[in-house]
Amino acid sequence: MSSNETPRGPVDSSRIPRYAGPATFARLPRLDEVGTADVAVVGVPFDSGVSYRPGARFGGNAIREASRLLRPYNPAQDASPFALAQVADGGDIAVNPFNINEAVDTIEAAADDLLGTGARLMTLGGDHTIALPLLRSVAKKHGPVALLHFDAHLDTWDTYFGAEYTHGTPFRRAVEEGILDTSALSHVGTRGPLYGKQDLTDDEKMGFGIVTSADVYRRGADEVADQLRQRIGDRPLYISIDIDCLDPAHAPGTGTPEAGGMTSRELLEILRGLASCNLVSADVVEVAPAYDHAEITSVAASHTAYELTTIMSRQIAAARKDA
Ligand SMILES: N=C(N)NCCCC(=O)O
Ligand SMILES: [Zn+2]
Ligand SMILES: [Zn+2]
Repeated sequence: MSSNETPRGPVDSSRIPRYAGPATFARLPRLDEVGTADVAVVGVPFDSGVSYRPGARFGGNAIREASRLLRPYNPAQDASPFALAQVADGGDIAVNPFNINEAVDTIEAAADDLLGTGARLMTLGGDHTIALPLLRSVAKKHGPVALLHFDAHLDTWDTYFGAEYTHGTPFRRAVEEGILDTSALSHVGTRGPLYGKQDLTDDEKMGFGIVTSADVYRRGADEVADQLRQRIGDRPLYISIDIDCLDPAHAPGTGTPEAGGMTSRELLEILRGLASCNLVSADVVEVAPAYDHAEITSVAASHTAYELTTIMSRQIAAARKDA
């Protein structure tokens, strides 16, 4: 979208019932209807990298369905994200479910194409494997990026059954490949049993700082966001959100649930506290709707993607104003 065009927003839910018609994220136009977008919301229906319950391949469409109730004005950030910038639904990246290496390459190539148009990506997973090719693509454009990783798990393990590309290993691969800025790497929401203490020492050596789920509860969302913001500074930032960062009470529909997680309120508040960061792209992954109830998980994921999209739209609009 050029600066003098008005973005095309969501379908008007006061005229067309919000439950009518095919689902796009937040009832936004499809990317092919608007040509190019400032923020492209894309699904990656891939879950061949999981170590426990499968089903995240259906996550993107579940989030789209649950996003029908999102409204155009976001009071928490005092912004109308879909008026500030063109946000559009780019559909799904069609990936091979039988060949993980090929899938990883396909995701990277599709992300290259979208980022090449000038769009930022709001990706809906899929399992966490997909973060690696997305980070590769983002780093080609911005250089090594700061990473904020919300998850119960570290996802810096080495291999599973000898496999390098899995949902438990994307961030170790990313560090090895030099695509992350190791001075600004944080996990948030970490908890649960590990394979051994070495998991933590390995992770620390890679450069990660950890804000556990209990830290969030004890210190509160504002203080955590302040600390993260200081660490990130003005570096290009990628946010990866595994929905299992939330307690299973807030996100039952996921493949590797762990007790004692954050509330959806804490997650949304931390994100709002990061609104001034230079968010270049983001993902929300690991929504597995078969284990969900009453769309609890996909509603939480849709609101999470909405906050992230709002941050990106505000920054795009602010940059246009300055230019
Ligand atoms: N949910 C993600 N991304 N990773 C979980 C890996 C847990 C494990 O099987 O050890
Ligand atoms: Zn996880
Ligand atoms: Zn994960």
